[in-house]
Amino acid sequence: MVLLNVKIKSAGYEKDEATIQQVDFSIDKGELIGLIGPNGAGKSTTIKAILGLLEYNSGAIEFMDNASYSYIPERPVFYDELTLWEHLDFVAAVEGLDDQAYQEKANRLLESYKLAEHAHEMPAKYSKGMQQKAMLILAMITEPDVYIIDEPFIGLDPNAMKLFLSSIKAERERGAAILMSTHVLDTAEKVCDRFIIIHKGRLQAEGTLDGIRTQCQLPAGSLYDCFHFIAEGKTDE
Ligand SMILES: Nc1ncnc2c1ncn2[C@@H]1O[C@H](COP(=O)(O)OP(=O)(O)OP(=O)(O)O)[C@@H](O)[C@H]1O
Repeated sequence: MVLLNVKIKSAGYEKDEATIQQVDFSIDKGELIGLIGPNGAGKSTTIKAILGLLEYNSGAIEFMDNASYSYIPERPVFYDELTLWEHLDFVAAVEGLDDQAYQEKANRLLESYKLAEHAHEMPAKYSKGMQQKAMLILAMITEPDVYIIDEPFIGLDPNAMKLFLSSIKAERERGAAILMSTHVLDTAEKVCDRFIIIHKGRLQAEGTLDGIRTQCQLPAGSLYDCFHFIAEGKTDE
C-alpha cells in the first residue's frame, strides 16, 4: 500500500532554474528507502520539495489517505528556552496525544536513548549526538505514518546508531514508511529495501540493490560501487 507518491517535474530555489528534475518514486507502508547521491546531487532539495518548502515546484506530492509524517532534519532545530520535556509536551499538545500513553512512551524512549537524566535541560545546550537523539525522540513520539529523515547517522555513537536502527525496525513493523537520505552506504546497503540514487538533480537509478546492480551493469557490485559508477561514470577497475 503506497503511503507517499512523489512526482516532481522540476523544483528549485530560483524561478526557471530547476535544481531537481523528473524525480518520481513512491514509498509503501513499512518500507525503508535510501536516498543516495553525492554532495550537491539534490537529496535535501528533494526532501524540501516533498515537505512543500520550495517556492518553485511543479509536479505532485501525495501523502495517501492523509498519511501523517515526521521530518528529522540533518541539523537539529530546537527552541532555545524549552527543555526537552517541554518540547515533548509541546508536540503532544499540538498533536493532541493521549497524556498517559505519550508520557509512558516518552519515558521509555528517554531511558533507552539515555536522555532521561537530561530531559529537564535545554536541548539547545546538548552535544551534537544528544541533539540528534532528542530529534529522533520528538519525531517518534507522534507515531507518524511516514518518516522523512535527512542523514540520521552523523553524530550518533555506535550504541545510539544501533538503537536508532532497532527503533526504525520497530517503526517499520508498526507500518511506518521511511525515506532516509544518507552517505553511510554500508549501513544503507544492509538496512534499506530500495534505493533512489540522485545525481545532478536527476533520478539516475532506482530499485532494490539487485535492480540497481543491473542498471549499473555491476552484477556483484556493492551499493558503493554502484554509487561510484553513477557519480563518476566509471568503475574502479
Ligand atoms: N537554499 C538554497 N538556495 C539555492 N541553492 C541551493 C540551496 N540549497 C541547496 N542549493 C543548491 O542545490 C543543489 C543541490 O543541493 P542539495 O542540498 O539538495 O544537495 P544534497 O544532495 O542534499 O547534498 P549533500 O550531500 O551535500 O547534503 C546544489 O547545487 C546546491 O548548491
